[in-house]
Amino acid sequence: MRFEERYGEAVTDSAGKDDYEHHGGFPRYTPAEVGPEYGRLVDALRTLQDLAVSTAPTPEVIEDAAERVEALIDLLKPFAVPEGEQPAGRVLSLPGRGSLLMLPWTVEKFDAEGVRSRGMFRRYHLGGNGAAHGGTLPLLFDDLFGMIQHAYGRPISRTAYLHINYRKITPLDTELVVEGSVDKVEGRKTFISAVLKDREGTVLADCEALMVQLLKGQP
Ligand SMILES: CCCCCCCC(=O)SCCNC(=O)CCNC(=O)[C@H](O)C(C)(C)COP(=O)(O)OP(=O)(O)OC[C@H]1O[C@@H](n2cnc3c(N)ncnc32)[C@H](O)[C@@H]1OP(=O)(O)O
Repeated sequence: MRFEERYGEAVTDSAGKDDYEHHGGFPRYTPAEVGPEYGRLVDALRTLQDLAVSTAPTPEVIEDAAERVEALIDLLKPFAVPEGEQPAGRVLSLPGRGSLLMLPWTVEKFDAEGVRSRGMFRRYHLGGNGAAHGGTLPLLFDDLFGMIQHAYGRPISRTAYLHINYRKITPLDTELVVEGSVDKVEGRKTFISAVLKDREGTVLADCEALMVQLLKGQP
């Protein structure tokens, strides 16, 4: 089936031609070129996050750790840059695009038909009793939806609502897959849905959202 037949008013004239000046200064995000040391740093920081929420060190070790982290802050602080210039979030080859905020998942399908990503929730994402925190799932879905609408060729939009059904406990340290696509487009509105499954195909959560195209001047 042809793309337009399946989705109706899908590929708009504005696709890929966003006027960023009209979006309240929305920065233009371009892929970042970094060496392998960047992925090494992000990976180490993720492990540090896991340890920060899962260890109970002695006061001496806490003091030592605090001093080392403060030294790291002093090292990095002079290199602060405005939004859009940092590599974090712009390294497509890295889990979570190299952003510590994003789940460390890897995109394995990215086109107008939909986006699929694979990865794990880690100790850092613990909610209770071995399950991922309920607030981490909207993060996974919302970021996926941003990619889905970008891959579909929709203009810059923001999430107006996001509805999640938590069907089963989402386990930590277990490979999972999330996949979604555009359901329909109505003027400025893009309706998107996605499903989170385990490797056996069991649905853990599903989500639907509305993204609304920004008007001139909307931030
Ligand atoms: C590369 C960049 C990727 C960026 C991806 C970002 C993903 C995000 O997570 S964004 C962060 C979270 N979202 C936000 O902060 C958004 C905050 N909200 C807003 O900015 C505004 O409410 C915004 C832009 C969504 C819509 O505002 P506005 O332009 O005034 O919309 P408005 O004219 O009221 O509504 C437009 C249409 O959407 C509908 N609509 C808007 N909000 C809702 C809602 N919550 N529920 C149902 N329908 C809605 C309206 O009914 C209307 O429909 P119709 O055209 O059929 O009458």
